[in-house]
Amino acid sequence: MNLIDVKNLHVAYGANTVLRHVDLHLEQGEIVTIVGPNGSGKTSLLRAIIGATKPVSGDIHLKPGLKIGYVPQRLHIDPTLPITVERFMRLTGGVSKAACRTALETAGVPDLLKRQMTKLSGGQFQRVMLARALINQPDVLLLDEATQGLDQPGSAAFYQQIAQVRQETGCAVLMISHELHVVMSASDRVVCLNGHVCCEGAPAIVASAPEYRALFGTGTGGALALYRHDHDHDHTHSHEAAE
Ligand SMILES: Nc1ncnc2c1ncn2[C@@H]1O[C@H](COP(=O)(O)OP(=O)(O)OP(=O)(O)O)[C@@H](O)[C@H]1O
Repeated sequence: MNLIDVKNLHVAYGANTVLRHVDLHLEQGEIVTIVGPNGSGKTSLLRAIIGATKPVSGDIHLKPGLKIGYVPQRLHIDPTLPITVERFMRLTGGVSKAACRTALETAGVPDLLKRQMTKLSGGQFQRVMLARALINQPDVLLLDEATQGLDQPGSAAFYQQIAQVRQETGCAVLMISHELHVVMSASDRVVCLNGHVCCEGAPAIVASAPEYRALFGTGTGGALALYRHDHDHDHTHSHEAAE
């Protein structure tokens, strides 16, 4: 049984239909990346899955009892508001200090508990957001452009952490990214969205699909266009060095 099954989803804001005929599924333990141009409905799709946006029609079926951890696109914390990582992680209540520590360890930042949120680097901040999403030991992590604002080595390191989290916890991951060339090594499957699903499959298949190329080009210098170039040859080490 799939963890998430979306069938024939339509989402609209007033007269503006942003998603039509969208099918999507997520299996146990897989990492699926959604790519698509700005405004193509990626966030709307995730929000429909978590129940924050009501679809016009279609079915969204979640495996009974499914626990979802959500890492939103961006969270602004008032720089004048002093709050430690521990307090931030325990804001929702019912969270033990031990659970915070474990989640921070899994997110790769075991030593941040007493630090001020506003003094964290971008990469540390996103790992704390990841830790917060991991606290309830979710079956699925949903990440909405979680590396926005990070530089490329920072993004690559974050996605490596995601792959490690999947390995350690067995959770599935559904994420939005503009950086397919960075996430490709961590993605089992890619879904290219532009109001509808243009194409999907293994990263290499999507990258060579005419629909994908029509959206992102093959050599125009756009971040996604790099993807083709980078993976015509072998990178056994990190992606960040050459990019
Ligand atoms: N709450 C809302 N009310 C009205 N229109 C909205 C709302 N949220 C999103 N939209 C519109 O729906 C379309 C899809 O937006 P969405 O945020 O889902 O796209 P996206 O692919 O995630 O974009 P981006 O890559 O820029 O984050 C856009 O045209 C956007 O302006």
